Parts: sequence; structure tokens; C-alpha cells
Amino acid sequence: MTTVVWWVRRDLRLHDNQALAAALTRARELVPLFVLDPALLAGPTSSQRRNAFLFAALRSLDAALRRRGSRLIVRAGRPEQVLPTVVRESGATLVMAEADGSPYARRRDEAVARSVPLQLVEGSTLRPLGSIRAPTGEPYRVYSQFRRAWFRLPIPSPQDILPAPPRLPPVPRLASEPIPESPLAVPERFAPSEDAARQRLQHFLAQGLASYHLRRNALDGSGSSQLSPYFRFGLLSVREAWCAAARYLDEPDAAAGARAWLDELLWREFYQHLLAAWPESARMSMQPEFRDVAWPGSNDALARWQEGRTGFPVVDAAMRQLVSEGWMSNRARMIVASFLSKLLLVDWREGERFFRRELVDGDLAANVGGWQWSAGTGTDAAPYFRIFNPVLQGEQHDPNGSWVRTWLPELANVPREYLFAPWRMPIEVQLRAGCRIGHDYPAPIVEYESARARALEWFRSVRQAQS
Ligand SMILES: Cc1cc2nc3c(=O)[nH]c(=O)nc-3n(C[C@H](O)[C@H](O)[C@H](O)COP(=O)(O)OP(=O)(O)OC[C@H]3O[C@@H](n4cnc5c(N)ncnc54)[C@H](O)[C@@H]3O)c2cc1C
Repeated sequence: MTTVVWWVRRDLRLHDNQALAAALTRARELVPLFVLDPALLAGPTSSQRRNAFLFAALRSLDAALRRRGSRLIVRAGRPEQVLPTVVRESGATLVMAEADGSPYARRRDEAVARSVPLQLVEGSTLRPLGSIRAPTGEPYRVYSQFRRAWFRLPIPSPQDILPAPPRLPPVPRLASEPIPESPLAVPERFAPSEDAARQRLQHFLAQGLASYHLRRNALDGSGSSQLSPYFRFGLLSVREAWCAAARYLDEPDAAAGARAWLDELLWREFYQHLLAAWPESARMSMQPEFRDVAWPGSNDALARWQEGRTGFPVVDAAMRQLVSEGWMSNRARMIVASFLSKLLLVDWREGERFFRRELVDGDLAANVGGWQWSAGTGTDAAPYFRIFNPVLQGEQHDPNGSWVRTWLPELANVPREYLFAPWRMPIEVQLRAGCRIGHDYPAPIVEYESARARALEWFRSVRQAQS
């Protein structure tokens, strides 16, 4: 009788789960195990909101396991202590888990592997981490080169997709702790179950994919899939999503949207590979000239950005959506990240930390990648002189202003022509709109043109100091 522990981490799904499938080829008894790791759940980069999503998703996974004759065993503690205990109690001969390339996960897995037979299986990315390399053997630092190399290799095929097992082997008698209750509610936008993830994918393929390339920048997020929390916790297999979308490449009406969406899955892939190759990029600017600089932005500016009180409606709406829902669109993320790191000159790591605490999809690789790109310190760094103008961004990507008004009720009666720059309202218009600048809504924290000039000057001086 072979007993195998299936150690669930960021793969809370039964469909297309390669670690589970590998475990099932050996197991007469299977122990689906989740470890409540204090380093992740209560550490400095933990997030109450993500915990709420995670705990609810674990309950849903447990229910799905029970429908198949199994159940989730939950234990709290440090994995390097919990795993040997569970292996001993269950008589397991093997532990199988999905590989995770983040720096903490790698250290953790090395520590666990010292005392139990741990086998890691791919599945969190489309291709194994570390497998995409330049002819020199170096990992890629530039997305377009990574993408070209990626497409030279065989792409995932629908035949690879693994169905959810209809039944699962029995679980040996083992104690399990209750899945914790979260003090926070799960954001309504994201029902925390594998079924919900799969339904959302189907809905997006049917309704959103064909127009994705045209609508993906909508600030209200209605033009994108909103699948990121599901990928973050592995409630949906990225390989399965890839294959499902790739089918539309042959449909003339949907091909452009499908191509654009698959490219975004490749950005995810790129950042996962990048972090695995350069774990130090989580804390350090990729571009050497930014490593030892002191960013001049103030704590007060950071606080106003975090609280959505900058006086720039697009920035404030995005930050209030983030704090309220744990999510915002990609375009909103780029605007607020550019605003903090360039117009306010606050160290990108402050923004990265805040995002990671607040985002339901908060993921080290994607977040660090997005922040370094936005701040101009990263790989394919956005040129430092590319600075988003929040007024123009609002005009373009929230044209009727409904998203800004949703998150900033104090601007409800501000005429559309002033909505993205309310400080331009003459005083009588302010009074009529019930929105006095500096009283009902903040005056702008900076004047855009001079802040832009200051940023350009600072970035230039940092680069020159190094050359
Ligand atoms: C400053 C900044 C911080 C970010 N932090 C995170 C984060 O912590 N977690 C996270 O998942 N994404 C992050 N992103 C990437 C991106 O904004 C989100 O993945 C996307 O907005 C999620 O919405 P969606 O699921 O509707 O995406 P879609 O547009 O439908 O894209 C599909 C999937 O592709 C992936 N993806 C899309 N764009 C990117 C990208 N630029 N980089 C990496 N993966 C991408 C996501 O998994 C996403 O769910 C960040 C971007 C920026 C600019």
C-alpha cells in the first residue's frame, strides 16, 4: 500500500493538476494536505484579504475532495516540521507538490526536502521555470526576446490537459485542524472556488475575448478576464486557459483578441521565469544605477497615495477600489504606479509592498515585474520619460466617467468636462456641484507639468551619476 502526500500550495484545483496526477499514479492512499504556514499567513508580506480568499477557496477544495471520497487535511505550523509529522503519522513514502519559483517557496522546499522525500512537479507556468534560455544559457531579461524563444518551443496542446479525477483514493486516519475563519469578507467580485474560476473563463471566452484587444484598457476592468486571483492561487490551470483561448486563433472575429490575451499570459510567464532566475529582483532594482539611490518622495506623499487623496481622480478612484475590493485593472495599476514612482518620486518598493498587501491577486513575480517596469528600473523598463498623465488617461479609458464617479462619490455632480481635473472648476461650478476643492475633495498633490519636469531631471541625474 503506497501512501502519498499531495501537498497543496498554490494549486487549489482538481482539473489539470499535474502534481495531483503524478501523485495518483502512485497512491493507494492519498493525503491532500494544506499547511497553514505562519510565515505566509502572518508574515510581513501577508494579506488579510488574500487570506480571506485562500481560506474560502480551501473550504471549497475540501468540499470538492469530499465529493470524490477524499478530504483536505489541514495543519498549522512551519512546513519543515509539519511535513515530517504528517509523513510519519500517515506512513507516506512520498510527498508531491507543484513547483513554486518564488524565493521563499524555494527555501522552504529545500528545508522540507532535507527530512522528507519531496518531489516537485511543474504546473504553475506554461513551461518549466528555468527552461527558456538564450543560446548563451542566460535567462532572458527582455520580454520580446523571451516571447520569441517561447514560441520556438512546442506550445501546450489540448491533449495535455488532465481532467479532474472522478474519484480519489482514501485518506488514512489523520487529525485535521479547522480551516480558519477570516475577519474580512471575500471581495464579492471573486467567488472563491474552482467552479467559479472555470465559469469565469468560459464567460470571458464567450463574451470578452474577441474584443479584448480593444477593451482591455477600460479602467473599470470590464474589458479583461478578471481571472488573476484564480491564477494566483491555481484555482485555474494556466495551461488549460491557454489552450482554451488558443482555439480562437483560427476564428477571424476573435483572433486579434485571443492573440492579445495569450500575450498577457506570456507576461505572467515571463515574470515568473524572471523572478525564479533573479530572486534578488524582489528587493532590488534590476537596473544597477537605481540600486543605491535614495528616492526623494516623502512619507506624506506615500500616505496620500495609499489613502486615495492625491486630488487626481483617476489615481484616487483606483486606490480606493484597491483598498475596497482588492483589485484594479491593469491600466489603473500602471497609472498609479507611474504616479507614485515618477510624479511623487517614492521608492517603487513602497508601492509594491502596499499592492501586495491589498491585492487579492498579489503575486511577488507579477507585482515586482509590474512595479519595476512602471518605475523604469526593471527589465524591459518603460523608458523613464514615459510618465502617464492621469487626466488624459481618464479621458481615454473612462470616457463617460462612471468608474471615477463610482469610487469618488464626492465628484458625483462634477460636470464631465472637469471630472478628471476638478481643480480647474471655477468656484461657482464647485459650489453648484457641491464639491469645493481643498474641502470636499483634495487639491492636487502636485502640479502635473512641474512634477513631470522634476521627475525627468531626477531620473536623468541618477543615470548620469552612474555613467
Ligand atoms: C504595478 C503593477 C502591479 C501588478 N501586480 C500584479 C500582481 O500582484 N498580481 C498579478 O496577478 N498581476 C499583477 N499585475 C499585472 C496585471 O495588472 C494583472 O494581472 C491584471 O490586471 C489582472 O487582471 P485580469 O485577470 O483581468 O487580466 P487579463 O488582462 O485578463 O490577463 C489574463 C491574465 O494574464 C496575467 N497578466 C496579465 N497582465 C499581466 C502583466 N502585466 N504581468 C503579469 N501577468 C499578467 C494575469 O494572470 C491575468 O489574470 C500588475 C501590474 C502592474 C502594472
